Amino acid sequence: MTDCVLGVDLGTSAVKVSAVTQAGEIIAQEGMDFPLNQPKPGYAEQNPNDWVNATTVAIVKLILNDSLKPEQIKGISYSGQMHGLVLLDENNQVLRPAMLWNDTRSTKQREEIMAKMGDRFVEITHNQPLEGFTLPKLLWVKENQPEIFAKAKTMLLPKDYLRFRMTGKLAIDYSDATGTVMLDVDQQEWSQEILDAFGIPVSLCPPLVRSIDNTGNIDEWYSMYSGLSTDTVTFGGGADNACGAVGAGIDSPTKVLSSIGTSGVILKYEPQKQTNYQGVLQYEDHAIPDAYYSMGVTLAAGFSLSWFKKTFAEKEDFTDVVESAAQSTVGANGLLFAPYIVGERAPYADADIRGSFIGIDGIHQRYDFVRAVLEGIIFSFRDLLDIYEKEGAKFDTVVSIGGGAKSPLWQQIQANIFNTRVVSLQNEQGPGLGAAMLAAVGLGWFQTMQDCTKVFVKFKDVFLPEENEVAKYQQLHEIYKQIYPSTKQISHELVAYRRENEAQ
Ligand SMILES: Nc1ncnc2c1ncn2[C@@H]1O[C@H](COP(=O)(O)OP(=O)(O)O)[C@@H](O)[C@H]1O
Ligand SMILES: O=C(CO)[C@@H](O)[C@H](O)COP(=O)(O)O
Repeated sequence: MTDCVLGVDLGTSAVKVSAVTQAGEIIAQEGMDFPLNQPKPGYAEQNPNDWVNATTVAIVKLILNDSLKPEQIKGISYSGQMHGLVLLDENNQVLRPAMLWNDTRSTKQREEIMAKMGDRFVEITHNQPLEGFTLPKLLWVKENQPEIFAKAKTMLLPKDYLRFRMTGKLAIDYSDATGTVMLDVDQQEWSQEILDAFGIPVSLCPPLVRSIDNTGNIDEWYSMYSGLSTDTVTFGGGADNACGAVGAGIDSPTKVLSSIGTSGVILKYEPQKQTNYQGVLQYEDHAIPDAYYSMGVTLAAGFSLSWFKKTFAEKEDFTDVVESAAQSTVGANGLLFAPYIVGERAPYADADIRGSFIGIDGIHQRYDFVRAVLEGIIFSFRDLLDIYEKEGAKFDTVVSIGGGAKSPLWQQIQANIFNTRVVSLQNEQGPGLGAAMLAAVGLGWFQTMQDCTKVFVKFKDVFLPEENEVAKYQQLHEIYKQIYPSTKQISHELVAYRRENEAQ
């Protein structure tokens, strides 16, 4: 019986739990989906109990279907979808559905934060207070649901709620804490200045821990519920993008992470605390102690593809739909897609922009639309890489992770649009592997994250840029860049129309 750790990847579409040995071998993996609720334009919510139930089903399957012995599981750590607001009352009961990272209802609160604190806010947090982040959501609840805010005694992020239900202990790690935009990045503590400015009691904020810190054993209740042993230790864990970067071996500024999950992320390792992109890109504490990372986020990356499939090819196999894009051409026979279907975060921080297909022609087949979706998502990533390159960054390798990395065609498209070599992991589960690595280091199996990376991170395929395609994509990207300014006004008017009509 080999010892192992569990890496829990709490994503937006599903939870995936990976069991990994000290040799870095993934011996079993289970997962379960849960729903995303979008009751109004801009709203995105989940029920925190769905996360707990789905994770428990995955763990029970590991024990029953994959014959993992509870005594084998020495440690557990977590990778979590970022920024989501979970509010608990004095009895630690959930007060309302969690408001997620892609919930953009808090534009008013975002503007109020900037009006009150302006540049000082960016100086403290290294970020703009975008709708997706936790503080604007908290202020939305304060303003629109004052009775709930009055009852709130604790604020948690998604993975921290899950860990709380497994251990009975409250904690948040630094990488998720920066994503609340309530952390003072220089001081590495909750910013009293920000909390005072917006009337948030510090008691709402959970204790800060490092990602590799011990956060308590599985408690009696969760042991009974899941079959896990109370000897199993949990560790702080991290934001999913921090864990994805750990699991993908992004440990130097020349490697860049490209993650296609529900969201899309272009992420760079930042060794310096002082770096500040003034909120144009996000700046976060890493899950690696004393390191940082920056990133640009496309709100609807995998989500755009899933939306397309659900709407136009519901009954078909996901891989078949994606690979049908090979029947189309570079540039999808003159069809472009902009993936702004739930608004956008970077490079355009605009909650009311919406997506578009441009250039629809009577000759277009469904496979052209699929191709346009795949390419449009990567053009939006190209916009993010352009920001880094303008700042002087030079990348030699893109590591591709997330559900989108299941498709070799999509990775080749990335290599051609980025004009950089793209490598994939042996298992596309970067965040889950990163979470497992945090548990492995926390348990003392390795002295440092770097030691663990050498054993755990294994690359698989390499995709090299193809000269002809690169040139065509450069031309197409220039056309793509015109979509945002050309469609902004129309999109805003349509969103306003929808809001007015849905309010009636
Ligand atoms: N076979 C596939 N090929 C390409 N992309 C896929 C495939 N299957 C799923 N996806 C994409 O992966 C996304 C989910 O990725 P994942 O990393 O699991 O997301 P999350 O962590 O947000 O739950 C989906 O939105 C979907 O677009
Ligand atoms: O908001 C962000 C990062 O700032 C998102 O990247 C979320 O962290 C969700 O991640 P996925 O579910 O797409 O992995």
